[in-house]
This record gives sequence, structure tokens and C-alpha cells, in this order.
Amino acid sequence: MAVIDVDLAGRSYAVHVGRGLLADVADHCGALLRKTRVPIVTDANVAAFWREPVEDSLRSAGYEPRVLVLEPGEASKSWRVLERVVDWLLAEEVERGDHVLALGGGVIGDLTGFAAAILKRGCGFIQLPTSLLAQVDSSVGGKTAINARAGKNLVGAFHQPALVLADTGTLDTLPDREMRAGYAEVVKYGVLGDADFFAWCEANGPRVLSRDEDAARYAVERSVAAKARIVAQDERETGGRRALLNLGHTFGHALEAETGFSDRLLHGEAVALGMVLAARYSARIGHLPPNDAERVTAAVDAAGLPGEIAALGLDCSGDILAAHMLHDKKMDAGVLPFILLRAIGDAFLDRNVAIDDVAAFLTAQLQAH
Ligand SMILES: NC(=O)c1ccc[n+]([C@@H]2O[C@H](COP(=O)([O-])OP(=O)(O)OC[C@H]3O[C@@H](n4cnc5c(N)ncnc54)[C@H](O)[C@@H]3O)[C@@H](O)[C@H]2O)c1
Ligand SMILES: O=C(O)C(=O)C[C@@H](O)[C@H](O)[C@H](O)COP(=O)(O)O
Ligand SMILES: [Zn+2]
Repeated sequence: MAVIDVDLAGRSYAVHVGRGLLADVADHCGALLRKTRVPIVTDANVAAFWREPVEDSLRSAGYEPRVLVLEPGEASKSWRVLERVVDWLLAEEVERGDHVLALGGGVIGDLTGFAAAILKRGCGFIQLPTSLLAQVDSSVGGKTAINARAGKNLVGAFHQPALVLADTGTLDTLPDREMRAGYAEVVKYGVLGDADFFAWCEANGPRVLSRDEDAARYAVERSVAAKARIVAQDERETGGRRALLNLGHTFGHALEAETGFSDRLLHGEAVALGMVLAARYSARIGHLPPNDAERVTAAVDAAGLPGEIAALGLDCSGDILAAHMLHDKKMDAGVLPFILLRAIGDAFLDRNVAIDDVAAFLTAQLQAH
């Protein structure tokens, strides 16, 4: 098992990565569990495979697990489901000093983390990420949120977990499409700041996607280490550093909004497409050698992720996608900064991008091929 620390002074915590951690959840979390009753929020897909080992471990250690099982999918990051989670936690008499366990993918982590952030003005929570995406990205860093009618993650809080247990054994039951979607966020770390890791992904992507034990564990550990480093430098995305983790997301979130936050386009798929668009746009305005944009596209294609928006068959223009982008949380005094590339491994924040030009670029991309 590897342990990666997220160094945030009074809010520091550890991310444990290894196979079989959920079967020993009581040992790992014990110091944080003050009461017999342990509230767990999960979804139906995850519960089918992973509720039992977690409950067994807790029961054997004398705890009484209490489980709320939600509908799987992005639609659960909503006001309605948030209310349900909060009411349930209140009924379970969760106190500020207690810890709620979030057992699932990024949807469960973001939603439960946000419920924990607002419950009695803040209680503790522990991330038990079960999707590749949640293990490499969403369980670390304390961004919690639900979606609003106006867009993605628009209602939320920074609220750090007290512990993250990434059991790589859970990837055995993850559907292939979800594995690919999570892999998009892995490649993102290479593209934004680590050319060597990007090259490793080019060579080893198929091993990760086929769940080769060593390759998958290495991808999780290296991704978590990259995210922990950035979050420690700029926890609340105020210093320009953490915003780099948003590479591909301004485009991606617009596409998720346009496809109704539905299974038509998963978050990781939107990020893959968004990275390709960010790379192509960087090349279009002369920041990035075209060959580097082609390498990003090739890595996305090789993973079986969507790399062409034209193939989505959207009935919209670049202007409509650009309008979605104006809800982005990075908007600052009417300016939307874009995360662009100078090279693979060298992302930067460009505050001089003309949104009309992005809209024209997107219209052309929607019609390409
Ligand atoms: N907070 C952050 O920093 C951050 C970072 C990246 C993404 N996100 C958010 O995370 C969400 C996407 O997360 P996700 O891709 O994990 O989606 P998800 O939570 O919907 O999980 C993907 C699917 O896989 C199922 N699943 C999860 N683990 C499983 C397992 N081990 N076995 C079988 N099925 C399993 C789930 O039930 C779901 O159907 C988005 O809402 C995105 O905005 C947040
Ligand atoms: O942790 C971050 O910071 C990220 O940007 C990670 C992203 O992968 C993630 O999707 C995040 O939720 C997007 O952040 P948002 O602020 O644009 O909602
Ligand atoms: Zn993301």
C-alpha cells in the first residue's frame, strides 16, 4: 500500500492506495469513528459489489453501519438528492465531529462531501473512491458540489476529507466505459504538467485500461501525487496553479451541459474531448506546435475516448457552447481565462482569449470531418 499526503496544514490528510483496503475499512478509519453508528452514502451499482466488504469490516469491529443507497449517475448531483442526503444524515443524528463515508465514484464523493460541508455548518467525511476517476482525481482536493440548472458544479464548497482510501481492487467491477472515462483524467496530469508521464500513458494506456495490476496502481499513485502537490500549493484555486487541473474542463463542462448531464457524455469523456479542443485551440492561436496537438488527439483516440465533437451529433453552434462557458467558475470580471498549452506538460492560464474566436473555432470543429 502507498500513502500519499495532502499537505494542508490543519486540514492535511492521507490518501492510501492499494488493493483490498475496503475489507479493512474499520482498521483504516477507526481513529476517526467516534460512535457505533457509521453513516455510509453510496449508489446502487457500487452497493451491489462493495457494500458487503465495507459493512462486514465495520460490523466485525463492533460498529453499526447505516447505509443510504442512491440512484447512480450524474443526475444525483442535484438539489433534490442533496436534500435527501442531508435529511437522512440529520435523521441519523450525525454530529459535527462525526465522519460520513462516501463509497462510490465522483458523483457520490462530490455530493456527500457537499452534504458534509453544510451539515450543521460542517461535519467530517471520508472518501472511499471506487471508480478510476474518483481514485485519481475527485476524492482528493476537497472540491465538492452539485450541478445547477445554469451549469456544472455551480453550487458547492471546498471541504477536505479526513482520509481517502483508494482500493484499486474496486476497479475489477468498474464497467469498461467508466474505466476509459477515468483514464482521461489520468492523461490530463501528463498533458498539463508532466511530459514524461504523458509518454508513459502513450506506452502503457492499454495496460491501465485492461486493469493490469501494476499499471493501474502506478497510474493512480502518480495521479494522486500530482494532484496532492498542486492542491497543497493552491487549495482554493486562487493562485493560478490549481486552475491548471481544469485543463479541458471549460470545453468539457459546456459539452456536459449541452448533453443534459446525461449518460450521452460522461464527465471523463467530456474532459477527453475538452483536452483535444484545448490543444487544437492552442495550436490554432500559435501557442502549441501542431504535432503536440496531434499527440493529445492520438492518446485520446487510442484509449477509445471521444476526440471529435462532430461525432457527437450535437444540434448546436459554437456560440451556444460558448454561452455555456460563460457560467464557468473561473470567470473573473467578465474575462474567462482558458487553460491552454505551450507544450505537452506545459499548461498555462491565458486571460487574453477572445470568446468569439473560441465560438468560431467550435463551430468549425462541430462541422469538421
Ligand atoms: N471534486 C473533484 O475534484 C472532481 C474531479 C473530477 C470529477 N469530479 C466529478 O466526478 C463525477 C464523475 O465521477 P465518476 O466518473 O466516478 O462517475 P460516477 O460516480 O457516476 O461513477 C461512474 C459509474 O460507475 C459506477 N461505479 C463506480 N464505482 C464502481 C465499481 N467499483 N464497480 C461498479 N460500478 C461502479 C457508478 O455507479 C456509476 O454508474 C462528475 O460529477 C465530475 O464532475 C469531481
Ligand atoms: O480539483 C480540481 O481543481 C479540478 O479542477 C479537477 C477536475 O477534474 C474536476 O472535474 C473539478 O470538479 C472541476 O472543477 P470546477 O471548479 O470546474 O467545477
Ligand atoms: Zn474533471
